[in-house]
Amino acid sequence: MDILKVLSRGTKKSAKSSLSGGSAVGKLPSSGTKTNPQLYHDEVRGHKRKRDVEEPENKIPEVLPEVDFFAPKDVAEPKPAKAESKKGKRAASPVVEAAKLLSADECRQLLRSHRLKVTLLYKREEQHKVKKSKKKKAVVEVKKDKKPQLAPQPLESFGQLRSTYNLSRRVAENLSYQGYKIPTEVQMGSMPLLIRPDVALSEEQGLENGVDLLAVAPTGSGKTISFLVPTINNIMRRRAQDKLHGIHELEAIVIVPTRELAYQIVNVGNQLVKGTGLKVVGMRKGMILAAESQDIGEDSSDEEDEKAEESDEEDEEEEKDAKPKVVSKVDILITTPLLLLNFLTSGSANTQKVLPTVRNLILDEADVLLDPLFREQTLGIWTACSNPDLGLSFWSATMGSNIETLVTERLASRAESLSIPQRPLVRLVVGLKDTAVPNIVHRLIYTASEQGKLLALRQLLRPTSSIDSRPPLRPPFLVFTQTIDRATALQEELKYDIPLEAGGSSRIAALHSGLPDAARAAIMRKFRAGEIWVLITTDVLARGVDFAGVNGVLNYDVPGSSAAYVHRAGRTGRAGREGGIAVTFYTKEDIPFVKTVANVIAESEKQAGKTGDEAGVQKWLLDALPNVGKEDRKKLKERGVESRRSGNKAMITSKSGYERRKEHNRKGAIEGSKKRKLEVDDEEDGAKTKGDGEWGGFDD
Ligand SMILES: Nc1ncnc2c1ncn2[C@@H]1O[C@H](COP(=O)(O)OP(=O)(O)OP(=O)(O)O)[C@@H](O)[C@H]1O
Repeated sequence: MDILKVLSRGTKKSAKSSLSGGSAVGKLPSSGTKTNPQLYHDEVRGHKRKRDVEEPENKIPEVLPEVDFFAPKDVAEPKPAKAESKKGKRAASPVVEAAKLLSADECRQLLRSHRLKVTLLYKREEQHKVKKSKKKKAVVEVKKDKKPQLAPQPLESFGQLRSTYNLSRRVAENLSYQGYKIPTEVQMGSMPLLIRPDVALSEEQGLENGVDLLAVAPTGSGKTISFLVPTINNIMRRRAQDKLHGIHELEAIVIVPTRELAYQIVNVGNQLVKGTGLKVVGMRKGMILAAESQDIGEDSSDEEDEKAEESDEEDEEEEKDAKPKVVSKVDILITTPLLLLNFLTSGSANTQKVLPTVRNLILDEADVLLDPLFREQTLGIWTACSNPDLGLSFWSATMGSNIETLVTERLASRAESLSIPQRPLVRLVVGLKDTAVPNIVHRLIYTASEQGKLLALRQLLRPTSSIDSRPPLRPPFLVFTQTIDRATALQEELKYDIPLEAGGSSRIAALHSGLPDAARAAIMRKFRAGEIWVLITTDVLARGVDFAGVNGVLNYDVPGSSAAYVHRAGRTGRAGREGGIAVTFYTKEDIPFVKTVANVIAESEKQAGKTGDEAGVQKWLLDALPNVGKEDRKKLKERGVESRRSGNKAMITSKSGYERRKEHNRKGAIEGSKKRKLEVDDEEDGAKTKGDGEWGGFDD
């Protein structure tokens, strides 16, 4: 069965065909089936939930439906209630439940059952208490070696956000329109803490004015709304208290590592601020924010950023006639570190503008933002946020202890340099830190050589052997390569693998940072729309990007670290969707490094309760693979597998050396004849252009 041809039957190109048995649909993320966003809920206290047993099998339809790869949630957008829709009003307010707080024991039990661990990493000593009694000091002092566990009120339902935490009605309605039924674990643990710390932590002294938060939660577990909803609500509450209606002031910044993620968050933010009067804006090149010492000019249009990704092509055009745009109407800014830092440091040398109105700084994918790659830029922005009431939060699915230490130290030194009391720091961990989501299948495939990878990929696309009972990789899927060159080469190699009747080469694309912004945005749009089926990319799409219906991820080249594996694999199985698959190829050269990946897989499978044949990494393999030394780990993280960076091994091609040489000679002959013709023309014109633009030929 050719899955690519079968899929084409579901598209508009040929919608009539049917597939007997419909086995191509099955239980896949793209079939838009029921999601189960809570990953770790014990149904009965103390008993591990079996995700597979619980959910009734999806009925396999007889006829393959129209392809809707990115079919979102299982719930349609609620329609306005009849009475109100007539008046043109929005309806569907979430059900408000009576305020009810759980006892400390109940909180602990619920948190445990959802694998939520909340730890107090820092709390300021309360001097007056220390003076009065030495015993009291013991209560508030946080010893270095033993961090106390906290038991904040968990959010059991979204309705509680109104009743217990006084969330703005408008924001609650906007959230309700997203169709989410139950909060995910990270939402349970973080939203009460960030919206009303005085309520969520009423049992704790000294935390009622808010905490800084380090949140480590699985990929696709809804961290975006976990930080956006409290941020929006806190801005609205502050403005209501100060009777500042109808104003705009930059109060929150979300830093993310890539522009794709920035636009995605702008779009989610725009859904959540509808009707609140707040503006969520994505930072762009040449944009000037109303910062201190900066005049506020004419504001940008109200419609700007409504659909951030869609407006890219026009922006490119606008950027060309680069008249800097002063943006005064922005309340929440989403940016990559460099874009904002460029603005902050533009102007006279050695000066940096400050952002005194910012009260909320959010680092999404914090571990990568604080990694040496982005560290300086991120810390530059952090320093520019000079408001003494600044609240910080750090979010990721992976967070090394070095990042935690860095955060702790920076928070302490900031407080000291501004002579302000340091805010308490709390860490929230969902499940086991630094592991992949438990609801996806992992496969580690040995391909021996680079050539073997191409064969294995084709075999995955079109399994020929009936003995291979493993599920094929079904479009849409993402393919990760180590370098940009390899991504483009793989696209070239695969573009004729998709049958013409299924859309041919238009179904496959490569996205990487070497492409212009508009091209990147266009590819993203097409992939989301289901027009592109195979998207080959580098680590630029490994983090944060949410494609609800991606069925699989292929690590064509081994990822550079365990964290990179967790994030790449996490592009499938979003919001608890079952059926996603993460495949990793490895060659002889990768053997010294691959145990890093194997360990993550083994740990994730242990969490999911998969053993024996069910497991993607067998115990014998784990034992056989060599441990990865510290030096090798570092090298791999910084440069990837060295031999894949240049020379023959960096190429991806199914052609033999003989064929490549032949092609090289043929192209050389064509170019040579073109050159000779040019030279003749130039001589005739009296202007010889020897040397310039000479073709250098292919490396063989
Ligand atoms: N409570 C919920 N119920 C169902 N779906 C949800 C819920 N909250 C968020 N989602 C959906 O889950 C998906 C993943 O959310 P999001 O992108 O915020 O994940 P994330 O935790 O930031 O992932 P990553 O670590 O990869 O960045 C989104 O499509 C979002 O709409």
